[in-house]
Amino acid sequence: MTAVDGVQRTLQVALGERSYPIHIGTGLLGKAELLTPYLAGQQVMVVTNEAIAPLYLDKLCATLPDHLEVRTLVLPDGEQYKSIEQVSRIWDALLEAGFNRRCTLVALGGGVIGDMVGYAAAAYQRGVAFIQVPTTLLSQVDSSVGGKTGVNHPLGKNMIGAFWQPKAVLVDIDTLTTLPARELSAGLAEVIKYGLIRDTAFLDWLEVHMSALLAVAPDVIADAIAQSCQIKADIVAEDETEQGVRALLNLGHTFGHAIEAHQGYGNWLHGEAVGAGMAMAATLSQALGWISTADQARSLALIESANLPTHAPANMTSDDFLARMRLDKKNIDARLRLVLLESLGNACVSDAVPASQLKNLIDCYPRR
Ligand SMILES: NC(=O)c1ccc[n+]([C@@H]2O[C@H](COP(=O)([O-])OP(=O)(O)OC[C@H]3O[C@@H](n4cnc5c(N)ncnc54)[C@H](O)[C@@H]3O)[C@@H](O)[C@H]2O)c1
Ligand SMILES: O=C(O)C(=O)C[C@@H](O)[C@H](O)[C@H](O)COP(=O)(O)O
Ligand SMILES: [Zn+2]
Repeated sequence: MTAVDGVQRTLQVALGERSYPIHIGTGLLGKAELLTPYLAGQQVMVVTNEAIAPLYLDKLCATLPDHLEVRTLVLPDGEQYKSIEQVSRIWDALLEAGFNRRCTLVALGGGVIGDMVGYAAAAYQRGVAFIQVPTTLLSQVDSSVGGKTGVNHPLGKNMIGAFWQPKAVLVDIDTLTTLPARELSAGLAEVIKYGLIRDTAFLDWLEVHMSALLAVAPDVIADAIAQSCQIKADIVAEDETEQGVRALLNLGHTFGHAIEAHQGYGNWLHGEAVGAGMAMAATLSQALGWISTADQARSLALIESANLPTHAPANMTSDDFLARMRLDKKNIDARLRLVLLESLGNACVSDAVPASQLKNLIDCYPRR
C-alpha cells in the first residue's frame, strides 16, 4: 500500500529520466495529489469522447485545482475516429486556447483516446507532457503503458505515430463498473497475451480466476491489471522502441490488425481481433511442431473462456490476410515476421515460416 488513500498499487516504468508511475486503485479520479505533480504548468487540456464525457469528465475536472487553466475537448467515440483528422482537432483546440510548451494533455478514455492524445502531445510544439487516465480494461492493462501513440491509416493499423511516454498513468478501477461486457472481454485478450508470451503461472491464475474477472470482482481485477502492467513495464524498460523483445507484445496482432483493417475499423474490436489472432498464432505454432496439441487447445480454451472469438472472419481469404500482413510494421525488407509460441509462456519472433505453410494454415483455419 502507498501513502495515498485508494491507491492499492504503484508500479514504476523504469526509463531513466522518462520513468513514470502507474497508480492502480479505487476512487483515483478524485485524487488531485495523483495528477498535479505531473502537470508541466498551469495549462491543462482534458481530452475524452462522447461516451465517456457524461460518465467521468466532470469528476476528473473537479479534481483539478482552481488556479489551473483547464480546457476540455470531447471527440467522437469509436475506432473509426482514431484518425489524423481527430488528432488535428486536438492541435486546433490547443492553438485556439493559446496553449504553450508547458501545457499538459490528459487522456481520459480507452486506447483510442490514449493513443491519439499521446500522439497529439508528441507532436504539439515538438512535444508536450501528457497523462494517461485509462477507463477500459484494455487501456488499463496495455495501451496506457509504454508510450506507443498514433492513429490508424485506411491501409493499416497504427501506421502513423510516435513513441512518446506519459508522465503518469492513473488506473481507477471504479471506471470498469460502467464498461460493457464486450469491451471487458476485449481487454482480457491483452491480459491473456501476457500469460502466453511470458508467464505460465499467470496463465494458471487466469484459468482459475476467469469467472471473477468477467464479474469484475475488484480485488481480482486489480491483481490482473497489476500483473499485466508489471509484465509490460518490464518489457518496455528493456526495449522502449521495439528493437527486440518488445515485439513479443505483438502476439496475435499481425493476424489481428489484418482483421481489424479488413473488416473496417470498429467492427471487430481490437481485443477480439487479438483473441482470434492469438488463436491463429497458437495453431500455427502447433502446426510447426513447437507447442503440443494440448497446449494449443489450452490456449484456445482460455481465449474462449473470456468470451473472445478464436475463429477468423468468414469473409477473409488467405490472400486478404497476407496482403494486410505484408504491411505489418515488424517486417524487415520483404520478410514477414510473426510472433509465435515456442512453448506456453515463451514467445519468439520468427521470419522462418514458409509462405506456403502460412497460406495453407489460413486457408484451413476455421471461419465464422
Ligand atoms: N498504445 C498501445 O500500446 C496499445 C495497446 C493496445 C491497444 N491499443 C489500441 O487501443 C485501442 C483499443 O482500446 P480500447 O479497447 O480501450 O477501445 P476504445 O478506446 O474504443 O474504448 C472502447 C469503448 O468503451 C467506451 N468506454 C471507455 N471507457 C468506458 C467506461 N469506463 N465505461 C463505459 N464505456 C467506456 C469507449 O467510449 C468505447 O466505445 C485500439 O486502437 C488499439 O490499437 C494501443
Ligand atoms: O506496446 C506494445 O509494444 C504493443 O505491441 C501492445 C499492443 O497490444 C498494441 O496493440 C500496440 O498498439 C500494437 O502496436 P503496433 O506497433 O503493432 O501497432
Ligand atoms: Zn494490442
